Amino acid sequence: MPWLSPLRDVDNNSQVSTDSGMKSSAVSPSDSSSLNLPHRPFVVSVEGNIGSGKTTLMQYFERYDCVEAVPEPIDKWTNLKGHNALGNLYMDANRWSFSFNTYASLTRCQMHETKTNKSVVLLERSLYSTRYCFVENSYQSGDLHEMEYEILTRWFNYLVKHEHLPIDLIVYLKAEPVKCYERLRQRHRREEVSVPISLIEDLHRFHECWLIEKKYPVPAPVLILDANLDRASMQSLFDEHKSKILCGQI
Ligand SMILES: Nc1ncnc2c1ncn2[C@@H]1O[C@H](COP(=O)(O)OP(=O)(O)OP(=O)(O)O)[C@@H](O)[C@H]1O
Repeated sequence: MPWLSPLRDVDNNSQVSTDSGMKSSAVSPSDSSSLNLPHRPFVVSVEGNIGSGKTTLMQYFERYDCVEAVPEPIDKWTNLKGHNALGNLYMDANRWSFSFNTYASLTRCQMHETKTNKSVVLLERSLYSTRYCFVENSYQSGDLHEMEYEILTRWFNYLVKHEHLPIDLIVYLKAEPVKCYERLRQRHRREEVSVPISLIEDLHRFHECWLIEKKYPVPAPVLILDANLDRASMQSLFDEHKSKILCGQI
């Protein structure tokens, strides 16, 4: 059961932080047999700012047979019975943050519950970043009313408690906001033309608060990758860390 042995080979010099506020779901093989855990894939959540390179990382690892990559459900967000929830959010965050984040939380749970026979699942973000980065940012920037924030918080607490949403490793693509912004400008997606750099800076702060400063609970060990590098260097970095990211399976 190789996928039940996460992080055994992580040495002290690697950039994995395990100082989490929550119990990590990472277990060693002996733990797994004594706890009689069910077989399930090793679940990696790929976290980072808009334009930090999450899709690029997931595409890189999709070449391995053991990997199921679960991208963000942009199709669902842009076509909700004909409504563009994501487009609405970008157009008027104050009006649409609550609806968007309520729906995003549902679709995040569905991502976590993806059925697969692969032994490693890469999730593009998670229910946790929705709560600790996006909901938190919307509330603190005044786009969520206190009551809406409280409803989203209670939903989140309920889902974390009652749904099975395991994460074994978080890969944090840590990139400077200016770098993310440059990449966004270059790819020129229609929905993103109005994204200001201030939003990217704010989201960066929330990722840092959550994954570096641990001001909010972190559900798994964090592998921090410097995502400011050019494409070729990023690929070398992915290759260097592939054993950790894929739980020693290649
Ligand atoms: N290391 C890199 N150097 C230069 N450009 C990059 C690099 N990595 C990704 N890009 C480009 O930057 C853009 C954003 O990358 P990508 O889509 O992988 O990021 P993302 O984190 O998935 O973004 P989003 O969350 O907005 O989907 C893409 O156009 C991608 O081709």
